[in-house]
Amino acid sequence: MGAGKTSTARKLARIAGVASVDLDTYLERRFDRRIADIFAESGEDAFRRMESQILAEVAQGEPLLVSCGGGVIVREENRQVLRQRGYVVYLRLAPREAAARMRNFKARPLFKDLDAAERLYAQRQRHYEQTADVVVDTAGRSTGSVAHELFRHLRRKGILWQQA
Ligand SMILES: Nc1ncnc2c1ncn2[C@@H]1O[C@H](COP(=O)(O)OP(=O)(O)OP(=O)(O)O)[C@@H](O)[C@H]1O
Ligand SMILES: O=C(O)C1=C[C@@H](O)[C@@H](O)[C@H](O)C1
Ligand SMILES: [Mg+2]
Repeated sequence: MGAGKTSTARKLARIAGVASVDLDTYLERRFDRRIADIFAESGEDAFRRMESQILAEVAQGEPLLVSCGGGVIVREENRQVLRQRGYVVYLRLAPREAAARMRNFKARPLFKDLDAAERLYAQRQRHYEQTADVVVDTAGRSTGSVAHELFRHLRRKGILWQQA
């Protein structure tokens, strides 16, 4: 949460000239509900089911730059989809630094306070690392710097072919 997945993917999509989708935004539009409302009214399990459905849909379509929600990694079925269908980038940032960046806490119901975020991160960290094809540390870096590094990396790997 707050590592910059949404903002960096938006920038990378512009640099690379590729289509992109933000899973959280798509989920909200698709179900016509805000994530905070889904958590409040239906609970996390309901949200996770919707998230898995959306991820599976997106993964079946054309190649796409996808920024996921921070918790997509908690379900094994999602990790499988990501590993099998995706080239997975882990944007790494310690919760303390993520909290310092964050403005809209209401939109992230699981990021209630720093302690809660630290606990989540401790549970998730190994999944992030094991699912990722590449890890990029983002502390103290602009989204532009991270996006340009990724652009070069993905071209080197033959995943992006477009010219800037
Ligand atoms: N490299 C950065 N430097 C400074 N601020 C940043 C950086 N990346 C993102 N931010 C800011 O941090 C906040 C969270 O960023 P963003 O929404 O892109 O994170 P996210 O990883 O998509 O989070 P989530 O897991 O909740 O979807 C935003 O206010 C954004 O402007
Ligand atoms: O880390 C998480 O579990 C979440 C992150 C956000 O992107 C949203 O997907 C939602 O708030 C849950
Ligand atoms: Mg996001």
